[in-house]
Amino acid sequence: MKLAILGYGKMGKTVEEIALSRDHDIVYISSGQLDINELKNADVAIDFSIPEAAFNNITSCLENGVAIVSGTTGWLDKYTEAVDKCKSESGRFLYASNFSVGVNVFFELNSYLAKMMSGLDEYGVKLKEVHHLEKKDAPSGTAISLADQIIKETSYKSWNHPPKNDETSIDIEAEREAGIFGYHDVTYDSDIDTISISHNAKSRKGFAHGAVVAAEWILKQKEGVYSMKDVLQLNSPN
Ligand SMILES: NC(=O)C1=CN([C@@H]2O[C@H](COP(=O)(O)OP(=O)(O)OC[C@H]3O[C@@H](n4cnc5c(N)ncnc54)[C@H](OP(=O)(O)O)[C@@H]3O)[C@@H](O)[C@H]2O)C=CC1
Ligand SMILES: O=C(O)C1=N[C@H](C(=O)O)C[C@H](O)C1
Repeated sequence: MKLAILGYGKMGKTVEEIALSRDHDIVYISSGQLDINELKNADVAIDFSIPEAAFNNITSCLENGVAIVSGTTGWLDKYTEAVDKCKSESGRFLYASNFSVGVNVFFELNSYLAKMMSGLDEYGVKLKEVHHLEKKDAPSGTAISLADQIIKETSYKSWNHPPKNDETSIDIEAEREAGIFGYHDVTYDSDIDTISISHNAKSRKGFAHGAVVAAEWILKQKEGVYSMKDVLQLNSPN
């Protein structure tokens, strides 16, 4: 495939490595203002940029017939607008807060566990994420996805960051520590016991590999808005 890489930082460079190892042509790399004529050479773009640039990168791709796979976090207040744009342009768009297979399995587990815990009022739930010191947004996109899944399955109505210790919402704690690629845990706690599930990334390769697989996959699809759940088709209990 002819690939554009939007955002050439830690993730953009890892995507480049994986895409080349799978024999793709990288036709455009941008780390700032887009050159639309260059962008148009691509079939699909993968965006790992910054929250302030993600929405414009997505809409520019959709307006120019380039399928877009976005992994940038921290811009989701405009997600619905991006979906509408995809529909009006008859484009192809996929966003994932986390592209790794492991975290997508973890998402399924989280949803299943939340369903089981719903109604067990003696337990309270909280989330924790830990990332490297350069991460710009907090809480992580993955932690927000985990909280949204729990909200869908239980009586919790919202999440808080920083934590507020308010019984009706889910506290999300975010720590920044050198060398951590991405750690997430979900903990249910009662006076009697504690139940925890966690995921720890050992490198950025899983994220980049998942994004390249998603880009290969979306090129085979018709117009639409997709997620990693569509790509991976896991054998889920949910
Ligand atoms: N969904 C997932 O699986 C994952 C998502 N992420 C997310 O991806 C994003 C990038 O992460 P990471 O690579 O670690 O961050 P980096 O800071 O290493 O890279 C971001 C890059 O974007 C560039 N940039 C700045 N402005 C623009 C613009 N207008 N258009 C395109 N690029 C621009 C920056 O350039 P400069 O340095 O010159 O400013 C930089 O090279 C974050 O939001 C992060 O949370 C990260 C890992 C996995
Ligand atoms: O910035 C990162 O590094 C990561 N960001 C994503 C997020 O915000 O969830 C995914 C992963 O945890 C790494």
